[in-house]
Amino acid sequence: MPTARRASVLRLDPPPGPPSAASSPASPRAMLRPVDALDHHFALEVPRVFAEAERAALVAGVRAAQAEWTADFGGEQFSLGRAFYTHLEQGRSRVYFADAAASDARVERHLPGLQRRMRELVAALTGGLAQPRRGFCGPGVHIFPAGEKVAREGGVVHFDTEGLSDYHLARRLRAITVVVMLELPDADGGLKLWDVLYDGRDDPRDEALSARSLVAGYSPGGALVIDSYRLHQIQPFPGDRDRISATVHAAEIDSGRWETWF
Ligand SMILES: O=C(O)CCC(=O)C(=O)O
Ligand SMILES: [Fe+2]
Repeated sequence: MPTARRASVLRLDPPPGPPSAASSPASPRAMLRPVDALDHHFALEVPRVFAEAERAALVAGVRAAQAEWTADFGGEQFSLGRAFYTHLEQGRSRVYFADAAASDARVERHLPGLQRRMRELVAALTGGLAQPRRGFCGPGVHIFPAGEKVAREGGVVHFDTEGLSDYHLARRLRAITVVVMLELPDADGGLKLWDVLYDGRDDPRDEALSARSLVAGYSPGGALVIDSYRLHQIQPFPGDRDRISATVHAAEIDSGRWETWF
């Protein structure tokens, strides 16, 4: 389903701050939400979510936690904290839910404050409340190793609809994915975005791939925000450096109330 949106990435600079007292009640929150720019752009870019020293410390924390990474798809990719979609696709959803509290504890132990910062970013982008989704794992980290399958071939072309309830999906209620790049590969590794939104089928139609598209680039410590219903794919990347990113999914459950998970 093509959309009338511009094939562009909107850069939010300065980055959105916490919802301020000025945003209510005189001015309707709905008019101030950066997230609504996703109706007109393929993605939002938020520079400098983490300052360089914070970014470097987070990467060091991810590396130090290597013994506690979760391997997915036979070691094609890893995570710190569990991701819902990888467990669903591998028939391991029970492990995901059974380990949710421990997953959050692992992320917090190695990357103190990361989950909070990711939720604060969702709050700033939405002007709303960003709460943990009960029973799910909170924000976590993806590690795509240099030279592995995603590096060589790119990721799977997909929508981020797997974690959304049927209720949410049927109404196309707002849902976003926020990815903060902690460690950029030597080159490339951006996110390809198509002018294609979820049309009720998990797998894109063949013709979707010929729709117009763009590759959004990441900056170290910066984020891309996409509509979870938009078709996207991690691009291949060369070199010896792993691609390490922090991810949170968020769904607007009630007006101004968002649930977050990984
Ligand atoms: O790392 C990225 O750029 C996007 C990752 C992604 O598509 C996902 O986590 O669903
Ligand atoms: Fe995705």
